[in-house]
Amino acid sequence: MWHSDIGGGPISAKRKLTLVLQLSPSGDYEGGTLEVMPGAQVLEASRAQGSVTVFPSFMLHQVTPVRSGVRHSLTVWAHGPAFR
Ligand SMILES: O=C(O)CCC(=O)C(=O)O
Ligand SMILES: [Fe+2]
Repeated sequence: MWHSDIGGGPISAKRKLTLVLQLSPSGDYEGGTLEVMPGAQVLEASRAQGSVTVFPSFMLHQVTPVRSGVRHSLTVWAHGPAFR
């Protein structure tokens, strides 16, 4: 589901950068691709195990449904003053 990582709470509102680390080998699962929408186009993030995708936390993104297998990822949020 498309979403932004900026939340309404006092901590989640301060999210500035989102970092997603692909923990699983891409062959372990079908579907489960991270997609980011920086503008009119949709970009597919690398599925390679160990790759890191970084984008502004306000940017819309989603993970397509995992159709089979198991996908693990690690999300890290860096906080800071909002972009302006
Ligand atoms: O697992 C991913 O690739 C992204 C997860 C995500 O969007 C999030 O944790 O907010
Ligand atoms: Fe997210």
